[in-house]
Amino acid sequence: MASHMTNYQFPLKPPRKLRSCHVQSRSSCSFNKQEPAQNSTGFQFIRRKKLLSDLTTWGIGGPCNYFVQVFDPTQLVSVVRYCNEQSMRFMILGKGSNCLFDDMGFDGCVILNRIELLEKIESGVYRVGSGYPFNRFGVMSANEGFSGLEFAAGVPGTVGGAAYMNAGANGQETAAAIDSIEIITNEGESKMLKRRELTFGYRSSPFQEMKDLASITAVTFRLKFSKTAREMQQEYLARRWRTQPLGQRSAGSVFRNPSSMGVSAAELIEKSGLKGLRVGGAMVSNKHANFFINCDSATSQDMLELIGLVKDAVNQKFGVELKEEILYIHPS
Ligand SMILES: NC(=O)C1=CN([C@@H]2O[C@H](COP(=O)(O)OP(=O)(O)OC[C@H]3O[C@@H](n4cnc5c(N)ncnc54)[C@H](OP(=O)(O)O)[C@@H]3O)[C@@H](O)[C@H]2O)C=CC1
Ligand SMILES: C=C(O[C@H]1[C@H](O)[C@@H](CO)O[C@H](OP(=O)(O)OP(=O)(O)OC[C@H]2O[C@@H](n3ccc(=O)[nH]c3=O)[C@H](O)[C@@H]2O)[C@@H]1NC(C)=O)C(=O)O
Repeated sequence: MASHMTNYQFPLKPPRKLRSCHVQSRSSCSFNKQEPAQNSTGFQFIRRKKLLSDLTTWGIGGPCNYFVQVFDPTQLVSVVRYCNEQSMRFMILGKGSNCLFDDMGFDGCVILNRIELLEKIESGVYRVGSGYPFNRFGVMSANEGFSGLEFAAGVPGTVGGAAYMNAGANGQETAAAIDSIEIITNEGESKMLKRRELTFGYRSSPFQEMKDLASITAVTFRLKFSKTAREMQQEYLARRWRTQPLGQRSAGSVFRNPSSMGVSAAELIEKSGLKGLRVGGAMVSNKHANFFINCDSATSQDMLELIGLVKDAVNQKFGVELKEEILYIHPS
């Protein structure tokens, strides 16, 4: 088992400016103990006290060096500029429902996105802050009789996270409901991008590759009227409760479904006999094999090791290399 810990290479690209592709050994990771220079932003930066385990659905992760919350795009611009001036790495965190932090924490500034504006532009057209809970917006829009985001009920992320990942379920996906997206760049410039300028795919968006992206700040959705939106949503939600371990600490699907195979990652994991497989406090759910549960104070190494074991076992049995949907956030 220990060999997995040292050899396991996380294949996903690092988040902007801050990850490397390999899991680094704990001993080689050292945090800069310098305080930032006099903070010109007027923001309260919390130093080394905020535990990332409190900010993620998995409940895993050590402290971040700096932590700050932003409530509107102007604040976000100020914080991003400040981090750049201080040469401090930063990342934008939504609801932490799709990421795995390390027990070492994060050597940089975690910016918690609390941009929760909600504007009704016209019938079925809403401009929504990227920190707005995706679940809440999906339920509200279906209750108002609009179709497009019924699947969002029960999804624990933010609107920004959903656009970034092109979240989807039940044959729907976020991109199909988007009209335009507002972003800010690393230089603090605001831009508005129209949907037609953007190419999305299964769990992929152009933002994942955008080098100068600091953050998505707002998404404008254009939804279609439908008499059955609410009913559909109830059905989707009931199905979610039936098939997914929603009451437990997970990050949703750990792996993407293999493309063009007509078979899901969950099915391959179940057929490899891995349901219930446990490493420390991390376990493959008995209810849904592509959900890994923090069932007993799992460490990041428990979870990484479990991911590695499952990948190896599925590869050996089916010759399929599963690809992670979740993002591992490298500590330094
Ligand atoms: N279908 C389902 O049942 C489930 C779906 N999900 C989906 O996972 C996603 C997670 O959302 P959330 O919990 O908020 O995300 P997280 O807080 O987990 O953030 C994950 C990554 O997304 C990127 N990100 C998040 N918000 C923004 C933003 N405003 N601008 C730019 N990048 C951003 C960042 O990537 P980087 O570090 O590279 O900047 C971040 O590291 C959603 O799409 C959610 O719908 C999650 C669980 C279950
Ligand atoms: C949870 C997420 O999204 C989910 C989304 O909620 C659901 C519902 O539409 O469809 C995808 O899961 P999924 O492909 O596993 O969908 P499911 O319908 O649950 O299962 C697909 C197939 O796998 C089988 N299955 C499922 C679970 C299991 O333990 N064993 C198994 O064999 C099912 O019987 C079914 O035949 C999304 N995941 C991905 C990676 O595409 C997420 O992205 O985090």
